[in-house]
Amino acid sequence: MASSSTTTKSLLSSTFSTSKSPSSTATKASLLSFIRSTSATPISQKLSHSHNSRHHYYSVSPIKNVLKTATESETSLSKYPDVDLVSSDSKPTILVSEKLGSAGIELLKVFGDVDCSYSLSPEQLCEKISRCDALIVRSGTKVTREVFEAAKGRLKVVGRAGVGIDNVDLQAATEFGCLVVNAPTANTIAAAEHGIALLAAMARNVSQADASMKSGKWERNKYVGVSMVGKTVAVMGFGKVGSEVARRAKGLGMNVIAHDPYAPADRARAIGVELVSFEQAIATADFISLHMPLIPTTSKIFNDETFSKMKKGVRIVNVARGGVIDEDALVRALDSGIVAQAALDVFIEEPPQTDSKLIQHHNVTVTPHLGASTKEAQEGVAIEIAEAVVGALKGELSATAVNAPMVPPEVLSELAPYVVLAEKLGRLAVQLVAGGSGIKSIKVTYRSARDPDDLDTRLLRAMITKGIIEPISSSFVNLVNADFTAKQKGLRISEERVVIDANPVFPVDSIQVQISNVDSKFASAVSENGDVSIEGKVKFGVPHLTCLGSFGVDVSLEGNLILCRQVDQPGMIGKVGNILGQQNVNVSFMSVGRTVRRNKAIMAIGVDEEPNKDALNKIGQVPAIEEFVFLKL
Ligand SMILES: NC(=O)C1=CN([C@@H]2O[C@H](COP(=O)(O)OP(=O)(O)OC[C@H]3O[C@@H](n4cnc5c(N)ncnc54)[C@H](O)[C@@H]3O)[C@@H](O)[C@H]2O)C=CC1
Ligand SMILES: O=C(O)C(=O)COP(=O)(O)O
Repeated sequence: MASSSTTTKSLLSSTFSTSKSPSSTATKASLLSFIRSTSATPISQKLSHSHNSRHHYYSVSPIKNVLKTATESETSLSKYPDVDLVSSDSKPTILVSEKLGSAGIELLKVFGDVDCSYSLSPEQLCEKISRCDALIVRSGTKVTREVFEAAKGRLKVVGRAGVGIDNVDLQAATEFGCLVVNAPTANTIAAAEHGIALLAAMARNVSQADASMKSGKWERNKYVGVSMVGKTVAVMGFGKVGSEVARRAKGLGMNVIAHDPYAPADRARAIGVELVSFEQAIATADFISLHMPLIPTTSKIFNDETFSKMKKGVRIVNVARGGVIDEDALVRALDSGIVAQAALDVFIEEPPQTDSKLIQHHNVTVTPHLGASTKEAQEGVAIEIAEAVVGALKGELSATAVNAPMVPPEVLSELAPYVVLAEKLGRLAVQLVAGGSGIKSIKVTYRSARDPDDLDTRLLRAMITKGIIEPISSSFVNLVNADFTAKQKGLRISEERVVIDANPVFPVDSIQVQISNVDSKFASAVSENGDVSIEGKVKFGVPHLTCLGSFGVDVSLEGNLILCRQVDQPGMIGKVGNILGQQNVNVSFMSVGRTVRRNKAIMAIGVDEEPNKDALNKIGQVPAIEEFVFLKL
C-alpha cells in the first residue's frame, strides 16, 4: 500500500498496548501449541507433569466454534463433506495393533488409555477405530482408506513404529487430516546388521547347511560357499540403512558401490563408496543389497529385464520391501542361474504362501521380516514412536511427520509469531467478505528481506488457509490437510514473495492477503484493484494489522476488532471510546489511519470483550461514521 500516507494516533497508554486479555493469551498459546516443535524436553521427561492435566488436541481450536456461529451462514465455499471431528477433554485412546516395546507402552499409558489389541482383522480394526484418537502399527497392519473412513474423523495420528510407511494409505490420511508419524532412526542398525547377517549366511550357505545337519547329514562338499572379501557389493538405496550396510561391508573388505538418485555425493565419499548409475550398479555387482523404500518408482524395479542385465551368478539380499522385486521374475532368474542366491527378509505378501516357489527355492534363504527385530531396536522404536504420537496428540509438530511439512525447530521458533499473524489475517479477511460471496481466489504476498529460497511459507500458507476456511465451514484445517482442504473447497491460493530492503534478521516484513472477485461488507477494505485486501506485520512479537484496503492502520491483533470509516474530524476517538466504556467493553488498542487523497479515516479499535448490539448500534449512529464492522479474531 505504498500509495497511502498514514497517520497513526495511538490512543493507548502503554498499559493498553502491553496488556493481554486472558482469552487472547490462551488463544495464542493454543495456536502455538499447534505448531510447537518437538525440540524441547523429550516427552519421556515431560510426561511426569502431564498425567493429571486435561489434554487439548490441536484438532480443536478454541476459537473455531465461536467464529463459526458468527460468520458461518454469511460467506460460502463450495460444499465438501466435512470431517466430523470429536473434541475431547478426556484422556485420548491409543490403539496399539502390533507388539510394541514395553518402554513405549509405559510412556503411552501415562498420557492416554492404551488398548493393545494384536491380530485384529481388518473388520475388527475398522470397528474399533472410531473410538480411537491414535493408532500405532508396525508393518503388519494395513491402514487403508476404509480405516480412515471408519474413524469418522476421530483418529488424529497414526504412528508407524518403524520406517516403512507403505502399509499406510498416506493420501487418505492427508484427506482426513490425520497426521502420520514414523520412527525412522531407532531400527537402522538392526536392519543393517540383519542385511549383513543375511549376506554372510547366504555366501556361506549357513541355513541350508544347518537344515542338512539337523536332518542327520554331513555334507561338507555340497555347501562350499563364496568369499566376500574383494567382491563388489552394490548398495541400492544409500539412506540410513544403506549407509550402515556400506560401512559394514567395507569392514569385510568388500568393494562398495551404491546407487541412489538422491544421495549426497559427499556422504558417499566420506564412507569411501562410489555412487553409480542403476545400470552400472547391477551390471558390475557380485552382491546386490536392497535398501530403498517401496514407492511407485521402485515397485518391481527388479524384474525380468533388470535381472537380465546383471552379472551371471549375482547374489541378492533384500531387507527393504518385498515389492521392489518381481518375485516371479526372481524365481526365473534363480532357475536360469542369473541369480545364484537370494536372501530375503521381506515379501510382497506377508506372510507369504507356504508353498511359494520363491520361499521353497533351495538357493533362497528367508527370514520372516526380522530386520528391525532386536530387543534394542524394538525398545528404541517404541520410545521413538510413543514420543512422536503423544507429541502429536498434544499439538506439537512432529519432527518425524510423514504427511506434513517437517519444519526444523529453529525455523519454527522464528516463524511462530508470523504463524499467529497468518491465521489472524485469514480470519479477518474472510470476515470482511460480504455474505453470499463465493470465495475462489486468494493471493498472499510475503514481503521479506530474505532471498525467496530462504523463506519456507508452507506453515504460513497453511495457517492463512485455516484462518479463511474454519470460520465459514465446519472443516477442521491443520498442517496436514490445509492444501488438500483448500483444493477441495475450490480455493486457489497463490503466493508471491517480494524481496524488499529491510532487516533480514526477521523472516518476514509483512504478509498481505487479498481476496478477489468478492463483495465486502466493509467497503474500505477493498483496495484500488477491487480486492478485499489486508496486510499485517509482527511488531515486538505481536501480530498487527497494518493496512486495510488503501488505508494504513496500526492495531494489534488481539481480542476483537471494530473497524469504522469516518469523516476525518476531531473528537471521534472520544465518542466511540465513551460508548464502549459505558458498556464496560475494554479498549485494548486504537489507531486511526488516513489517506490524504480520500480525506477519509479508518479507526481500528481492539476490544477485549464483545460489545453488545446496543453498543454497536450506538457506534453506527455517530453521524461522522460512514460504515463499521465488528470482527472476531
Ligand atoms: N526389514 C526390516 O525390518 C526393515 C526394513 N526397512 C526398510 O529399509 C528401507 C530403507 O530404510 P531407511 O534406510 O531407514 O530409509 P531412508 O529413507 O533413510 O533411505 C532410503 C533411501 O532410498 C533412496 N531411494 C529412493 N528411491 C530410490 C531409487 N529409485 N533407487 C535407489 N535409491 C532410492 C532414498 O534416496 C534414500 O536415500 C525401507 O524400505 C525400509 O522400510 C527399514 C528398517 C527395518
Ligand atoms: O521399519 C521398517 O520399515 C520395518 O520394516 C520394520 O518392520 P516391523 O516394525 O518389524 O514390522
